[in-house]
Amino acid sequence: LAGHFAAEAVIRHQQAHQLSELTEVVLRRSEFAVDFAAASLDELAKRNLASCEPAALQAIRLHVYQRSAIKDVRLVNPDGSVICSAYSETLEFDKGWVNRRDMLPSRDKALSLFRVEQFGGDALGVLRDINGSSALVAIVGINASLFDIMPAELRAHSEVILALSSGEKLGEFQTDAGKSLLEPISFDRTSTRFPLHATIGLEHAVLSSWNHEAYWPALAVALGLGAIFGILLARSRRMEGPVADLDRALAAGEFKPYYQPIFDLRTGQIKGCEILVRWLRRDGSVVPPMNFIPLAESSGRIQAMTWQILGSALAELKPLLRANKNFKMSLNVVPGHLLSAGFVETLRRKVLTARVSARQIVVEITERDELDDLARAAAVVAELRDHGFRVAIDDVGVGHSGLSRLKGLGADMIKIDKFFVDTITVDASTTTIVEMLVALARDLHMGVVAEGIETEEQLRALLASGVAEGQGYLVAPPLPFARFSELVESRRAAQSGAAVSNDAALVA
Ligand SMILES: Nc1nc2c(ncn2[C@@H]2O[C@@H]3COP(=O)(O)O[C@H]4[C@@H](O)[C@H](n5cnc6c(=O)[nH]c(N)nc65)O[C@@H]4COP(=O)(O)O[C@H]3[C@H]2O)c(=O)[nH]1
Repeated sequence: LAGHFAAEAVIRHQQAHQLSELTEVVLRRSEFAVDFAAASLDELAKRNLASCEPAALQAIRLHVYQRSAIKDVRLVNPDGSVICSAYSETLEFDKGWVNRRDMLPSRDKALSLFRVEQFGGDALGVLRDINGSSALVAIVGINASLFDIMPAELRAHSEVILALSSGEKLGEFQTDAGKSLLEPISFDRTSTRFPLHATIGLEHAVLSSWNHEAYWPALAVALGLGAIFGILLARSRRMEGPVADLDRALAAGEFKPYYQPIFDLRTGQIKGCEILVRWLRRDGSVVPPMNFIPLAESSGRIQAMTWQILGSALAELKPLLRANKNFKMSLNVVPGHLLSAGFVETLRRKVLTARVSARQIVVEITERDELDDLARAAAVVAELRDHGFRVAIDDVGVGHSGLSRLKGLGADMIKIDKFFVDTITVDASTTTIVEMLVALARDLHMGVVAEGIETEEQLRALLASGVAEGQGYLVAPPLPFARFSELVESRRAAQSGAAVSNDAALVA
């Protein structure tokens, strides 16, 4: 009996997980549609086509014609009223047209979304301001392909809905339109970037009848259903694009740590390293982090990715970390991950399991996204430090890290952004800022690491400003493990061999 219940729980869990993944797919596809529309509008604006001149309208028509997802493009007033439309001849374009006040802004406020009744159905309007006196709108057709992701077996008993966050429906897939679902259970996802909301609804009975089938050879059926869902999911996701690529890469372990040495600016000695992720694709190409971190973050994959590279880095660096207790390894963690439930516990467990000392691990908080909840962040920082971890604030000077935040967070270290290192030799005010940061860090008992040091001249200027440690191409770019450990080894041999005489020349 226990086996039966366990198997049933597995089925439910898998089904719930996969249905919620499918909901995510619907949302991602619609986000792509909005991104696509916004990119089209940008291109038109860049080509100076935000105009009602006949030649401009002609060019816009061609543009629309080449993009089947976009049904029309319009030039509108700041209040949203239409000035002209690429296909105005045939359309009564102000029917059901929405006032600017009723449009919903994207999170970054760069776009406004609204529902348009057109083309015998609903469509999505995407507005982008061009200048103070006009804006461009793309009308995006909500294509049925957005919805044909449901496993065939479930279609007759399910519905897929895409809506604005105001609740207005943009599109709906249902085999038997108008028929409402019996005892529906639903899976919901809301976009973090756009006012969009996807829902998959399903009759409870569909799942329970499956469970009923599962009653007898419960475990086998549980696995079978998992496989069916898995295959269907794989099929729908193959068409799904970048997020699916991330998932595949995660499953295949394609995210790998590269290591950039952090060195003593005076002696050149390697004191530790920063782990920087690289995506090593099957075709041998190496994708830099800025090409996938933002997507990993917005699609909620960053956490799995971070744990994956931490796991590899701990395994690779363990001998070095255990042989040299002063060697430190820095890991980048985004604020959302830092503040998520169980972060400190999971980190501790992983580091403990690898039998590495927490004192050797530096959590670098990347501050491109604002740490909204400073008090909570400070509490997590305190908890990390209680367990022996070190905490560094990344991108200081360019991120959101105002000086009061630096103080409030209670970190051990600040990292001075490459921007200041680049300008320190050419701009006297940069020197002043760096000196101020160093003084502030000293007052707050924090260490300072400079990023992106490329020349001897920069190194000398940083030393003169009181910075003691840094990283940069001057010593090495981020390296795969084998090359990194060769470098550490050769430096160590060189340093224990020859007595150090000329301080400044050593790092070259
Ligand atoms: N031009 C120049 N560049 C230098 C030099 N020295 C270091 N860099 C680059 O500067 C970046 C420093 O990392 P960051 O500020 O943490 O900025 C990182 C970090 O914010 C993010 N990132 C990288 N790996 C991870 C990760 O595992 N997790 C998270 N959340 N973010 C990561 O992506 C950013 C970019 O990473 P990378 O492309 O590896 O870029 C790295 C590094 O390769 C130099 O002398 N000259």
